[in-house]
Amino acid sequence: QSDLAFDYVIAGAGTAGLVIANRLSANPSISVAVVEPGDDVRRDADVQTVDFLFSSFNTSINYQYPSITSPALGSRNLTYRAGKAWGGSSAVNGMVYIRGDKAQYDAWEELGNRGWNWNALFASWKKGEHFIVPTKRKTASGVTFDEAFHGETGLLDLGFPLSLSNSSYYDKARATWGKLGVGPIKDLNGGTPHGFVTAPMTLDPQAAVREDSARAYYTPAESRPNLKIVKGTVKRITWGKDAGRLAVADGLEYVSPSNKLLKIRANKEVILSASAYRNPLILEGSGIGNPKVLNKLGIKIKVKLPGVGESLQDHNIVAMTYSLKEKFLGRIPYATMPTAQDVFGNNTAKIASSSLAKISEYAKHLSTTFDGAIPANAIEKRFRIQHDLIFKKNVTVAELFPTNTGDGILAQFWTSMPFSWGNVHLGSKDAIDSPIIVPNIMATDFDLDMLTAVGRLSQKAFATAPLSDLIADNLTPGYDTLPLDASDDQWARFLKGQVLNALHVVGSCAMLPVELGGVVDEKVKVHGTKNVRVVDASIIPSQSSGHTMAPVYGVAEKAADIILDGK
Ligand SMILES: Cc1cc2nc3c(=O)[nH]c(=O)nc-3n(C[C@H](O)[C@H](O)[C@H](O)COP(=O)(O)OP(=O)(O)OC[C@H]3O[C@@H](n4cnc5c(N)ncnc54)[C@H](O)[C@@H]3O)c2cc1C
Repeated sequence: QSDLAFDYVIAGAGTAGLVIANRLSANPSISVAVVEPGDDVRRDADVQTVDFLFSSFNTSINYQYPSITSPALGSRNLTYRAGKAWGGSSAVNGMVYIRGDKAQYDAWEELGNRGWNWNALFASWKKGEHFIVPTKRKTASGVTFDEAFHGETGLLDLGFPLSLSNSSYYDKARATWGKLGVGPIKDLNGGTPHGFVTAPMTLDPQAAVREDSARAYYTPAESRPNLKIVKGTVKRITWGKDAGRLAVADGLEYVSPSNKLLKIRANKEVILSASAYRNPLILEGSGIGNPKVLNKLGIKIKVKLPGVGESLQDHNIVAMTYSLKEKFLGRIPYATMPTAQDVFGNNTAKIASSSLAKISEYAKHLSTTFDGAIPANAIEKRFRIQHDLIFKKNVTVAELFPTNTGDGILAQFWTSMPFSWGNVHLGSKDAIDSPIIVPNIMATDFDLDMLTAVGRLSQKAFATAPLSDLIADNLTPGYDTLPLDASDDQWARFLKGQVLNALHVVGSCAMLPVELGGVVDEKVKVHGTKNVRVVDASIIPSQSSGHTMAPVYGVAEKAADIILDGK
């Protein structure tokens, strides 16, 4: 296999990688290879099922990366998970498809990425999507939608959960959220998700199976002679002769299943889609990154790019559980997305100004955490844009999403735009499978204030009629530990002991100018290179509300157009 050669070689057949592979190989004169360590799991029952979520946890198709501890969490460390399979994380995730707020995407352009805004991504989402209109039975269980927000002819099936609950949950939750000021909306994917609504999912309701990127984007392309998936783990980019000041990739080096180091040639471009955890490792292994990091690892510097691996951003998630007066069947995927005003109420202006006054301090602290890889003033600029989104543009700041466990309700809530960011780096020259992740979560008082306020809102909802009519008790943490009038200290203790990473990781190869800590430019090309692109969650420069799969699909569709455009 050592003389394999293709026009484009992609690292990772995950959510984004297979979108790119499909779109490029649609032109029969373009040859495409994808190097992927995972297997074809399209027929795997744990992948196909749409009823039992996360059935593939702790199996061989799930990476589990332990993190370094975060000071705010004491000695507790976190586990980051991702899919190791054709389809990547889209084959193992919760399938919920939520794009977020319009202003959050317009901020990408404000950060310096010409052409990356809500309108552009909206066109990409619609192009990619095949929306399946719900049945009458589903609309009777609370499903609403606006067809104008969806695509009809794309490859990715989007529908609604099969076994929606026929209990009174929907009506009661809707009435309670209305009382709490977060009224019902028709569809959360049109750029204004503020409200209470049923979330759509990536599934095929007719076949009753998960729709991951392998099923959506690889299946229709697999008979193409110009597309091949090669099994292996990419270790580094191999370099040809520089073009002036730009580094030129000529292929990828990968470890085969029999542990041989092999090379695959790229006549045109190399594209990294190996996830927000792994792309920084491949770049660093290839000599692209922060000189301080590369020198420590003993790797020769090819392109100096200090932002590689920095500004890893996730959502902060917590769950409480409730027992029910009467158990019921079926899923309750009813998302509530509040704004800062909804969660902070009369305190909103006070919190807005106290956090704004501390933005420079937050940025300085984070820059120190990053060992100066991104200057404080660059982080401050990014933080100010985020602060404006929260308090001036009134985007949604959290999501509350319940699950019917059969025995009761798992009431999850998470905050969307924390100011505590982490990083991910290569630990030693050959450790391509073991990212060193520093989550650094809950490092600002604002993040704790926000999570506390969202937690209080969640607790209040389950204690407010008519939703409370269904609830027997709060099982965890229990009203003894966290009463309805719990103090800030009680909440802080609870949250610091429970908060987890939501597995919505973005930003470690951010699409931004170099001065802001960027790794790729607006053509998704790695700064300082002629033909290395990155396309997946890692290039998303700032978090959106909801979840990250929909953003990744939008990014990948748009990036494919850019790559085909040849610029
Ligand atoms: C358990 C879980 C639940 C989630 N639930 C939801 C949800 O309900 N809704 C939602 O929107 N988002 C959810 N997410 C997040 C979402 O799935 C991800 O953000 C998104 O799928 C990431 O896509 P990606 O293309 O960046 O990476 P991935 O889809 O993870 O693809 C990366 C691919 O690269 C491969 N790879 C890794 N290392 C290498 C290497 N060295 N060489 C070559 N290939 C490599 C991997 O095997 C994988 O196939 C969830 C994530 C997880 C893990």
